[in-house]
Amino acid sequence: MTDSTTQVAANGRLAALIELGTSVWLDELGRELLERGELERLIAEDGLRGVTSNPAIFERAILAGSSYDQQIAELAASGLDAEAILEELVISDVRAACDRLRPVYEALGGADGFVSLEVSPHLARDTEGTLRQARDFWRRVARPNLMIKIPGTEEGLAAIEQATYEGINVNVTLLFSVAAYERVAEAYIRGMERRLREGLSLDVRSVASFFVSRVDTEVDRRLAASGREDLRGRAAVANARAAYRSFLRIFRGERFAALRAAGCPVQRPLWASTGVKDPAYPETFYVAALAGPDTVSTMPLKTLRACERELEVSGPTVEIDPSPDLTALAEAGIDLEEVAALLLEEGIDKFVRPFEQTLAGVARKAARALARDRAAAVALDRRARVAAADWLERGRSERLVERLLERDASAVGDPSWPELADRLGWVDAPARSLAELPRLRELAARLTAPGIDDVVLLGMGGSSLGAAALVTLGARDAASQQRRFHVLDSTHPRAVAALAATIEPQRTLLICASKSGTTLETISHLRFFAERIGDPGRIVAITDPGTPLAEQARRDGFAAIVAGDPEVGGRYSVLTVFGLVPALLAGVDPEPELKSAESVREALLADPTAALALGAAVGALAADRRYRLLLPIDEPTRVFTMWLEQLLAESSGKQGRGILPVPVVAADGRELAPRDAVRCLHAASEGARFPSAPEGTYDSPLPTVAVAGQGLGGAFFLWETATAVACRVLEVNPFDQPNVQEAKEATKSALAQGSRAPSEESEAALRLLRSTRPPSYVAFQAFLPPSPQLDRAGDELCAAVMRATGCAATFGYGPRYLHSTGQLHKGGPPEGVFVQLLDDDPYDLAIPGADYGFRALIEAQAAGDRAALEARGRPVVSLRLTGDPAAALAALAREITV
Ligand SMILES: O=P(O)(O)OC[C@H]1O[C@](O)(CO)[C@@H](O)[C@@H]1O
Ligand SMILES: O=C[C@H](O)[C@H](O)COP(=O)(O)O
Repeated sequence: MTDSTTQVAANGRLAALIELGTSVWLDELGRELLERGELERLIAEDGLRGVTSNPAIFERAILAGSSYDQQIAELAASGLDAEAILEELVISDVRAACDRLRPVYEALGGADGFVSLEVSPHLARDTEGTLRQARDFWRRVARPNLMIKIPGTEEGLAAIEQATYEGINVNVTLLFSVAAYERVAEAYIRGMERRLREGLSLDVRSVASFFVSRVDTEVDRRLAASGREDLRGRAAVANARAAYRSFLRIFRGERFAALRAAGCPVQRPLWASTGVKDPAYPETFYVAALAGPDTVSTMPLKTLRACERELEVSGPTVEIDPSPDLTALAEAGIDLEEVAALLLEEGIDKFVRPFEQTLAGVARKAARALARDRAAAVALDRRARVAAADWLERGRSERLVERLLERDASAVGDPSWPELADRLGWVDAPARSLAELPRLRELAARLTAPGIDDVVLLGMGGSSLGAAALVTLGARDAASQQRRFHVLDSTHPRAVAALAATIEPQRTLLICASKSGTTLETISHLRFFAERIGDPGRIVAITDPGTPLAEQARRDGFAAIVAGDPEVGGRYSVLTVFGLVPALLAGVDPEPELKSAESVREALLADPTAALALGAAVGALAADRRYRLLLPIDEPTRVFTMWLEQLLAESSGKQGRGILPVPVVAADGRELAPRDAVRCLHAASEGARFPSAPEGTYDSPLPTVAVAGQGLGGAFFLWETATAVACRVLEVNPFDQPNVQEAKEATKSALAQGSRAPSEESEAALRLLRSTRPPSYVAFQAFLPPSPQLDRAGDELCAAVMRATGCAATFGYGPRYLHSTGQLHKGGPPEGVFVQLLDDDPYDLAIPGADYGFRALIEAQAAGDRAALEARGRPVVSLRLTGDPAAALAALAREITV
């Protein structure tokens, strides 16, 4: 034993503190701290005798920087899920810290030198779960100077007693009230008494972590509100001193006499949360006020450094009588027990949040690391892995993915189902499209040769969403930077007019994309813009062979007719001419995306795990009623999410089952994650174009899937495959859309009768929304002109609803959603609550050759979908907005919040 560990401290200020009986611990841990040698320095210079950690501490350590990335990569490669990886990271650090403090521990005969590791904050109310994890951590860390942190909740008490009895050192955390502290001391004593009775060693150590600064934060806030600021900064210290009085009474008194006589150590009070939160207080405020025998003060590095510089203690401050302060506070109306109850609830939450954040971050890092050499990869957390386990095994033994990619329809359903065996063309689309690319490039060059400034794509659902994603996220070639790309999938007269006003008809190329060649919106748009453009030589049709559109194109002499593959359905068509031709015309060469898709296909044939795990997890969770899949969005990846939304919802949402994609703005996710959701994270590996969104921040313990890869095309292909797998799990046909027709029929009859959706007041919508509770979900259907402002207003409205109701909320434009989530609204889980957002704008545009205009069309579409939903007994309110729609949505969001 060297002097540095037995001596008090080289630093005189800390030496004085230690001399008074306060042991100095560090409330911080992490790889950098360990690797920098900082811990050794603190042991040597400051007399450090312990370390505490918590989920927030590990969040800061693991997510900042890259010091854990190598270990995450290795653990992910060995097949561990994100939660298991996180446990390993934390255990490695705790073990290393235990080893650094081991000499202190030995020198002090096991009385000090501990490192604390907290059980999962999700277990704070679960006695059995806490005990299981305490034993598991104790066994895996395998160091005598480990302490397991267990929350001092009602449920924690039995676990504390039992763990103590089993010889596990316990650090009781989250103590805010004197009464709770006393119960915890009792639990420790009972555990030790059982050991004494059974003749077991009494060399089991425990501390009771009493939180300090958080009490002042809450009480000072209340005092400010009641004008009693004269009492600021007194509550936390008085409360802790009162707990110390209880300590003295219990451990120096009769209650502990027998154990004391048998040589049992006391359970020391540990002052936690010693870092000041109010900058008006000196950094050393709490440490200085709570010095005294048999105590521990655990300090963040910042507080410890401040103590090195300026701590002044000359006597045992912890023994000062707190009664005058407590009386004054009580007279000022401060109920410390009530404050403590609130802080306990908040405290559990304050650890759940960083725990969830860390887990999500680890999942992303794991997926990214795996994708470095695997084209695409998926990482699951434990809950997602447990859900997926059966199908992972079954999928492997059945060769589900391999058979699917070999075009064996029986891999995903009954081959006799209509639209199954004849819709598998997408599985080898990347290779076929690569072969076709030179011809398509030539075509694009010819079509744009006349000098084209604007390329307009008319198409609904799968006939435009994939192309939009390719154009927005693919690599643009410099020469065509000047060519602007527009997608029209709205029938709102203002949206049609706005596009018409933007383009110069003589320098515009029109693409009309429709597999069926009959889609009402697309055909109406074509009629309108064909007339504007005037020259069929600047119109391209992309459609399957023999459709009415192909016929018209031939008849009218369009510049080109590009034939789609009838064996590929609309939402699976992005890597066919439906994605490629608009991309080429807009100046994006899709070759890298086709190659990355092909490499994902190859990789899946060699090892199907990524698609199998993703499909099995989201499918099995949805089958178990966890069907809301949170997809964090930001710009510009929102457009990829729109593509994915159609793929998932229209493929899976039928027969009362399905997956509801819930795009959420990452920064908002924190408060709004519905508890019955699954979170999905996307992460690009370095330098890749794989869609990547900032991580969502979520409160709730959500099963997590993280997806990473090399390129956008790979992301398309991976999700297409995984969606088919998920549909197999849900036992639905991934390739049909049986309920879309219902709204189409109802639209037709609304058009014939000239009917429109009713005009209901916002009160009706608010009533409906306020009465909505999980497991419902809310879908806003906005028959309004799309715009970035409205996108954001929609995001905020959904956030407000999720916050107010706890239900998932989505926002989609009509008629776009009719070709996407509309299938799931009608055919999926019967739990949707629908709010149609309409305006009362008299503005209209005629549709050439039709006896109705765009206004009548969009009104009929809203009325038609409303009728289809009502026929299924779903609640719908059709709300007419006046004035600026974004402002109206913001007002609605505010009203929901109050
Ligand atoms: O390409 P089409 O035939 O115009 O269809 C457009 C969209 O309409 C649907 O058929 C039904 O909503 C989608 O699946 C498809 O992507
Ligand atoms: O280890 C102890 C606690 O987790 C920690 O001190 C809490 O401190 P805080 O209130 O600063 O978050």
